[in-house]
Amino acid sequence: MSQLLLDVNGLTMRFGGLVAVNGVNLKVKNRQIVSVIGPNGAGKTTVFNCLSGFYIPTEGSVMLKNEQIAGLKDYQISRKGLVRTFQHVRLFQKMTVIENMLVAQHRHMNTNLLSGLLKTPNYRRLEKDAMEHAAHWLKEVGLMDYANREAGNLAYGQQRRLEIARCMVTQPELLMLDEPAAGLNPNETKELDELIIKLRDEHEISILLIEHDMSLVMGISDHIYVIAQGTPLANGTADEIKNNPDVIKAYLGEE
Ligand SMILES: Nc1ncnc2c1ncn2[C@@H]1O[C@H](COP(=O)(O)OP(=O)(O)OP(=O)(O)O)[C@@H](O)[C@H]1O
Repeated sequence: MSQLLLDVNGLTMRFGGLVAVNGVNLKVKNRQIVSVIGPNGAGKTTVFNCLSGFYIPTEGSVMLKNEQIAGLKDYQISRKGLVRTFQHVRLFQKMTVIENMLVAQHRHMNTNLLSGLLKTPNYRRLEKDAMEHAAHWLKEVGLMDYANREAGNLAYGQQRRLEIARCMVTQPELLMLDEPAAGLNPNETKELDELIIKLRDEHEISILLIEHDMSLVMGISDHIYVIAQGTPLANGTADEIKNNPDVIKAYLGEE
């Protein structure tokens, strides 16, 4: 039976007098793809920033596997199994693909400077594991042949896939993707679509997605939440959302 992984209640974020997020509720179960959609400026990225520890929410509770994570630092939250990508690619552009993968794991490795300098057996074992994980995920996202290329020289769609691989190497249970299809061509979007489904079906993780590409959202989401002006507007399956008059009005009202 699917278990509740993330349970967000009454999430509110104020910036001075501006209420960017107002009482948002969200649930993500194990092995689910859940999307958050809404017109520009609806508060989607602010929700992500609150969940991932980038902001401390003004109000509300964020439970990850029954544990309160609101107010924790981003690295504490990622160690608990929730990791994210950002709206704009944030790779180390001058490092190689494999170096990007190794750096990502370093924060999760329980080592200290001395064990690194002395190359203790434990340190060597962790290094070997890190290399194996990196190679495994590069294969999974189709980038093994590019391992020694500079990340900045990859095509944009490949950079997006590398970002996902870099998250996966830290073994998350919940992966949050902020507009992963932005700037991708139709072929790259199709590859992304297949990768996200594979992560859920073969790797048994949950994905929380912000995305403006409606065909991607409608095609892959198990559940969709719509927010408008920071406030929850609707939630349901793709069919329920497509036919919801309030949602249609919120989107048409934008033009
Ligand atoms: N750090 C901040 N300080 C002040 N206001 C902010 C801050 N971050 C976001 N906002 C405001 O909060 C509101 C929601 O912004 P947010 O970026 O979360 O929307 P969004 O739904 O992600 O938009 P888009 O789809 O255009 O990326 C906007 O009015 C924005 O200007």
